Amino acid sequence: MIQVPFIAVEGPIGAGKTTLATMLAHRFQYPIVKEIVEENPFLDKFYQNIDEWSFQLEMFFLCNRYKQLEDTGLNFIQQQLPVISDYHIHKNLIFAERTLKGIKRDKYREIYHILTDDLPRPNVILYIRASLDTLMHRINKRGRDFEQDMEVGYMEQLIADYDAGMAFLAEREPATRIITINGDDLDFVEHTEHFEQIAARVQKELNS
Ligand SMILES: Nc1ncnc2c1ncn2[C@@H]1O[C@H](COP(=O)(O)OP(=O)(O)O)[C@@H](O)[C@H]1O
Ligand SMILES: Nc1nc2c(ncn2[C@H]2C[C@H](O)[C@@H](COP(=O)(O)O)O2)c(=O)[nH]1
Repeated sequence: MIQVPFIAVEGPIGAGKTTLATMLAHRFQYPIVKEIVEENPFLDKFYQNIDEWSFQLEMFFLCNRYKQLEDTGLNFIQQQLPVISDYHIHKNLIFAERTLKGIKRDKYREIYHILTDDLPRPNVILYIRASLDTLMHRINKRGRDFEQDMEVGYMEQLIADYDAGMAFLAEREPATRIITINGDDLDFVEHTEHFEQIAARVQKELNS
C-alpha cells in the first residue's frame, strides 16, 4: 500500500496530462501542481529557433520545476499529504537531452542533478502514450500560437524519447508504479466510462 500518494501524469505535448491530472485531482480530492506554461518568456522564441534559445528555455523549466517540487515536498509529502502533478521532473532530461548540444548539454546535466537528485519522486506515474496524429490534433485543438508551426519531426522524436524516458524510469526506479494509458483508444474527455477505467486503475495501485 502506498503511504503518501504522489501521482505524476506524463506524456508528450498534447497527450492530455493537464486535463487528466485535473480530472483525477477532482476525483480523489487531491491538490494539484501544474507546470507554468503561459508565463514562460522563451517558448515562442524557442519554437522559432531551437538552437538559439534551448539553454534559456530548459533552464527556465528546470528552475520553475525545482521550486514547485521543493514546495511540494515541504507542503505535502513531508506533511503526509497526497498530491498530483501534471509532470515528472524527468521530463526536463527527456527534452534537454534532445534540444541541447555539446558543452551546454554537459552544463545542463550537472545543474539538473545538483538541483533535482534530492527532490521527492512520484510513486505513481500515469504515462499517456498517443500517436502522432492524435497529438497533432490535440495541439491544434488547444490552439496555442507558438505551437502551431511545430515541426512534425520534433514531435516524432519526442514520442520516441518519451518511450525511452519511461523505460529508463522503470529500470532506475522499480518501486515506482507506471500505469501506461493508450491515449488513442481511451478518450477520458469524451467518454466518462474511459475516465472511470483510469481512475479505477489508479485506485487499485494506491491500494496495492
Ligand atoms: N482524451 C482527450 N480527448 C479529447 N481531447 C483531449 C483529450 N485530452 C486532452 N484533450 C484536449 O487536447 C488539448 C491538450 O490537452 P492538455 O491536457 O493541455 O495536454 P498536455 O497537458 O499533455 O499538453 C486540450 O485542448 C484538451 O482539451
Ligand atoms: N524544450 C522543452 N519544452 C517543454 C518542456 N516542458 C514543456 N515544454 C513545452 C512543450 C509545450 O509546447 C509546452 C507545454 O508543455 P505540455 O507538455 O504541458 O504541453 O511547453 C521542457 O522541459 N523543455
